[in-house]
Amino acid sequence: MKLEHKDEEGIADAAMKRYRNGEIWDFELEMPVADGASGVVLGLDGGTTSTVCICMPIAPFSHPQIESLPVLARAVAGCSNHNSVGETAARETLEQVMADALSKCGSKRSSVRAVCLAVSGVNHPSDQQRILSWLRDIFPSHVRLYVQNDAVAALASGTMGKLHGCVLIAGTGTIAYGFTEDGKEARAAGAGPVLGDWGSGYGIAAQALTAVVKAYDGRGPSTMLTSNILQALHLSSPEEIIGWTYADPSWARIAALVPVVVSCAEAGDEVANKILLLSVQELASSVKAVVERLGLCGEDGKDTFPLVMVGGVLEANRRWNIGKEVVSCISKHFPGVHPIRPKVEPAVGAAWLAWNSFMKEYHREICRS
Ligand SMILES: Nc1ncnc2c1ncn2[C@@H]1O[C@H](COP(=O)(O)OP(=O)(O)OP(=O)(O)O)[C@@H](O)[C@H]1O
Repeated sequence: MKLEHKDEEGIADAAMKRYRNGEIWDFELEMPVADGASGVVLGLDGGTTSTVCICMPIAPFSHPQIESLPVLARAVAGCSNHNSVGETAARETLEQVMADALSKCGSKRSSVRAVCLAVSGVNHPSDQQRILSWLRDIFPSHVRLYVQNDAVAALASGTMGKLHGCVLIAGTGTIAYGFTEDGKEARAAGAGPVLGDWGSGYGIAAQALTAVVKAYDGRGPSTMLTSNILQALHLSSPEEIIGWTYADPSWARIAALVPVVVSCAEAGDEVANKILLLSVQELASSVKAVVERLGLCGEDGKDTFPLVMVGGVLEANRRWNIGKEVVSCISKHFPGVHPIRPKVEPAVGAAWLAWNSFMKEYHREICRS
């Protein structure tokens, strides 16, 4: 399927209308825009491990396709998930990373026209409202502000800033998130390992560790996972796994064992193979739930829709390719699924979202005036 980008073309037309007397003109400030840096958007991808901020120009230059917008600056900071670090620390991190990105490209805060903040831990309109009010303290009222769950930036990174289709993220955690063209949204999974995200890296690795302990106790079949996980963790007995787990139960540390599970499955281990097959079913069922709730597949189930696939667990391997298996499972239900591996990072997706949303509103204003 060729993705339709009619919207982007429409936006591009609007952007071209911004030229007056051969100059790029800022109608809001009623002055010419001297260069790209004088009108910028910020896109932020705020995760549990790090926060990335991308600064892009508003000016469409001579190639107003969204993919050709240059990244003026990229800044990185630590965790900005308010559930993990608390509101004050999350807010400080966000302010700092935006200030760093602006200073790296010599832009001032006053040149910011729109900000899209896609941050993990935004699960409810009240989270969105709270973060919007922090941003409002930083930016004046003419700056457009958009706050989304971080999965939304990942979707936008595969659809050129357009919110349509479904994204499946499978890294340390997992979530499926989708939008219809008219703005309805739905999500599945993403509630964390306690609440059954078995398709995540953490879910896969936790099941593998459990299988090792069960095999040792005599509660489960013996498995190659035992020797391979012990070797990977530099431990000498399955009993030591208990201490290893309690020493630091952080999700990413556990999830890092997924490649060991994959290599055992590739070497023919049945226990590892079953764990990966279950993860494929879990990931596919998250996507299926979102697609069905939003009707992305149409009434006959055959409509084309983009499925953006993001995260280390969906990486290709020698033989066991979780991402490919998930797509093959989904395409049995929805033959119109169009898998996309984004070529840009989610923070760029967030910046594209900010740019798109800004241009849409701008276009509306130009049409009204
Ligand atoms: N080749 C591979 N095959 C399968 N899984 C892999 C591979 N390489 C890394 N992983 C797993 O991918 C996960 C990390 O992926 P990623 O870096 O996308 O996640 P993250 O950003 O830490 O987490 P999240 O997206 O939940 O914030 C880990 O579980 C890791 O074990």
